[in-house]
Amino acid sequence: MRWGGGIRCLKRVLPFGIFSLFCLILIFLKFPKCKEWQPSLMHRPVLFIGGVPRSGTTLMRAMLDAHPDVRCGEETRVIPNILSMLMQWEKEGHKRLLDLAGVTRNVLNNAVGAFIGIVIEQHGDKAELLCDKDPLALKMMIRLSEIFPKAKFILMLRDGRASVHSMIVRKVPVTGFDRTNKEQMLSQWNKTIAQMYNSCEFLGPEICLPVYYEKLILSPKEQMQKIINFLEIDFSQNVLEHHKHIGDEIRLSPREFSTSQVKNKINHDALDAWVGFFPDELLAKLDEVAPMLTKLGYDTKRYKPNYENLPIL
Ligand SMILES: Nc1ncnc2c1ncn2[C@@H]1O[C@H](COP(=O)(O)OS(=O)(=O)O)[C@@H](OP(=O)(O)O)[C@H]1O
Repeated sequence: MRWGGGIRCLKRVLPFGIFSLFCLILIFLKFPKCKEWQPSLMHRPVLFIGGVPRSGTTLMRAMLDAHPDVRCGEETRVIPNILSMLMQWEKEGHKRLLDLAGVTRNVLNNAVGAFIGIVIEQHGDKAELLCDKDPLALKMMIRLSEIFPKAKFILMLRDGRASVHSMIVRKVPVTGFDRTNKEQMLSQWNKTIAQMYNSCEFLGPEICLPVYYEKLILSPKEQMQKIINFLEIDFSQNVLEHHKHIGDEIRLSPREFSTSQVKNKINHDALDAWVGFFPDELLAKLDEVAPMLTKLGYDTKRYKPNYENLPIL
């Protein structure tokens, strides 16, 4: 009796099922874009590159942009902006109001994640691995990792004396850095890199890879191999010849401060351009003003450091 009823029901439903399947096939044939449907970037691997500004992040992303399977592109600027807004929204006081209105952490993660995902996807070409290079976004690396559970991060490390020298002589405006005060700049470098480096350590080596700018310049092949292994993609010789792919795979914005330098082949010009730039009194108290230098293995005692001896992280 029960079987008979089941079969009768199946006979009624089956034509609708077949009809719906037929419609779906038609839709996929008529609209080929439906076949390219991909889950949101929040559920796919994505790469974030950052660091203290002037740490070689543009070079890093250009080398990866030269890889046929990777696309980073220009700085979006809106990604660090929306992340700072997120931090504002969640400040005490605001947070209680939002919770009461049902605008929970999860709702905000999904909304901000959708925004960031769309910006990354739609501001450039499609690629197997999409990436974003907005140096200061890595200050919010732990939250980004919560929003994008499959994300990986490359944190560029550079001698703070070189980054500060670069910001001052190239007149690069960066929020929080006062270009009229070298000591404040070094101290701000210290604060920013400490926050990023601690977050990177917290996420662990599978998720966040610190890369020394100096090592990238001195031994690009070895460093790129390490980065490629971390990203779990195939090696491509293109990454070592990024200058040959400018304007092609690598788009550069005329408004970015690094554009004129990144067009060139990898070179050693910027390694110790800062030597002689800081007053002796400031150099004498470096370990107090910027203790992260020593923590990261930079020699604060020598007039001109030897970057060949940086530690393996
Ligand atoms: N091809 C090549 N070879 C060697 N070094 C290079 C290359 N391209 C960029 N750079 C150096 O990277 C420094 C700029 O860092 P960023 O790109 O992180 O700056 S920014 O935050 O995006 O403005 C900047 O350092 P400074 O020269 O000290 O200013 C660049 O010289």
